[in-house]
Amino acid sequence: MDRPCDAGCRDEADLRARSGDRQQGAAAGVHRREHCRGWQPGRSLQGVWRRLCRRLPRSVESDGVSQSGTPRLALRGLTKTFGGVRALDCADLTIAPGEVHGLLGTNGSGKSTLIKVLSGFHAPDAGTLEIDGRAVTLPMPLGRSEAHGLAFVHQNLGLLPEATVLENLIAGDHERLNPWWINWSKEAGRARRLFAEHHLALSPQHVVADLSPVQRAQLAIVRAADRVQEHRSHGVPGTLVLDEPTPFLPQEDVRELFALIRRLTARGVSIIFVSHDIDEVLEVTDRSTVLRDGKVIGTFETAATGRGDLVEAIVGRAVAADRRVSALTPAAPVAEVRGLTGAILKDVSLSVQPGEILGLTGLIGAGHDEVPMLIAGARPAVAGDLTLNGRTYDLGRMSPADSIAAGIALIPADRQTAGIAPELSLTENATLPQLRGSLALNHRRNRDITADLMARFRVKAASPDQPAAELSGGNQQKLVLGKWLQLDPRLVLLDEPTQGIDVGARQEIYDHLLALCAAGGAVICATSEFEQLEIIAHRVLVFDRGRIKAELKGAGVTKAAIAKACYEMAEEHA
Ligand SMILES: Nc1ncnc2c1ncn2[C@@H]1O[C@H](COP(=O)(O)OP(=O)(O)OP(=O)(O)O)[C@@H](O)[C@H]1O
Repeated sequence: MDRPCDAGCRDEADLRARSGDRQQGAAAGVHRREHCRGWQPGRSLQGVWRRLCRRLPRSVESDGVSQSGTPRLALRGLTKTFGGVRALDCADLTIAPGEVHGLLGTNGSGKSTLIKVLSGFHAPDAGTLEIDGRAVTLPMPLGRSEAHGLAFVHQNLGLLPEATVLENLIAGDHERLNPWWINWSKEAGRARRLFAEHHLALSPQHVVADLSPVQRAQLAIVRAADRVQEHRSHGVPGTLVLDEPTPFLPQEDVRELFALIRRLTARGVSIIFVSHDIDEVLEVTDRSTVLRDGKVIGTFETAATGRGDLVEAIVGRAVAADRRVSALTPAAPVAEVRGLTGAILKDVSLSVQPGEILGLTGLIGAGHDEVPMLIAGARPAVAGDLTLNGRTYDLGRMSPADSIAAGIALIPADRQTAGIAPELSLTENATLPQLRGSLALNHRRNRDITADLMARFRVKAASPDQPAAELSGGNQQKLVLGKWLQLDPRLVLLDEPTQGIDVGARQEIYDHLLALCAAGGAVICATSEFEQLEIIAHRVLVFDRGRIKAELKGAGVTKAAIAKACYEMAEEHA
């Protein structure tokens, strides 16, 4: 796609396309070339038009498009550099009223940096922001974004688990509430009306820790949406930024979230949807902007874009999603687990042979994700034993150090708290597992190990001395994988290994796992991503309520078959 010209003519085409006027949108697209050569129709009128719009009452039609044609939000020429890394390079983003706009890109392409500029966390080096046609000075002071109709839901949702739904709903709502005197019954009534409006089965009195994952996501989204309602800021509905809100949610729950998103956009709220899940992006967005190395590659209208086009725009090349494994010749197991009991698991037995990738899956709460933690001793098992390479271990006594010594590597799902040491440098993180009691540090060796890891796993960072906290989320995940896989473990235990990893880098991670298997290692991978299992698992065990309920093998490992097995069990309980 063309890079936009300075006059922002791509915005014109985009907005027209968004407003349903495809012919005009296409005409604007064609006219773009003329425009970029210097002919800029209407540009001189822009200022007058904007001033006029400011005086007119803003209204939003049922499809969410402002009658004025002014974008809800327009970022232009956004540039941000960290040391030697240019995280954003003259990036433009235009969001129409009432649209769901995907923000996509490879790991480290600048998505979070852009969002952090919007929230006031980062000061950009250059760039302008307009909201509903009004210039907003950057950097935005921290805490001012709500007043400009911007609210954010980050991946961790930002909820207090021990507090009630109502306490979470009103926490930090300084604009509306007097913190010294809160009328709780009035607030509870308001909360009930809000939940009823959005068809949410939430009760103000429930404790957040007791909610299901989708209910927690719903609460975070509805809380953010409540803060950017039109009467709050400057008379129009605001913009919600959803930063990967769906990881690990089963398909049914994702659909519920999308229904909530659509109800919000029907009221004119705009949504910026950050995701690495192309299928979700195609399902829920109206348009998407793709970033690569901080630059905008293009803005795509979803209805006119195929999966392959989007993947190619993100990665820069086509990526096949075919099954990568073929049948194995049966062999004696390299690892055998018997009678594993602990957390929700009850008497689970399984085995994995050399060269095999065994997938574990189930709906949320099924227990499949407990298996890696319990085998590696990261959580205490009540009972069970493991035979690995002919040696038997009591899993009730297994410690993480024992499991590392036995040749086991655990890659946990929660990279922030269990995967990396955020304040330590890349080098310190990369070489931690190799310390193993040695007191002397060989700095040159450690630097070599880190350089090798960064090259093999394509970890994008300014330098090996950079704190891991400064890496993008996906690069942190690659660091964790590299840190453990470089030890050539015999058994790799993975829990949601590709969370936050872009669609291209996933293939590279699969390559590493397949190489490990080709060298005689084995992999146990717990994930709720059925597509991932279809691509890389030789066999899949489907869990339900802490027990193995189904097994799929070879050609039977398909996304559809796994989904069917999971949901049939859920229906049996309903
Ligand atoms: N505080 C920081 N200090 C130094 N470098 C940073 C900082 N924040 C981001 N970067 C760098 O800027 C680049 C863009 O990072 P950003 O987090 O915006 O990427 P992203 O597109 O959100 O990636 P991901 O999909 O992996 O989350 C990366 O190279 C990252 O290492």
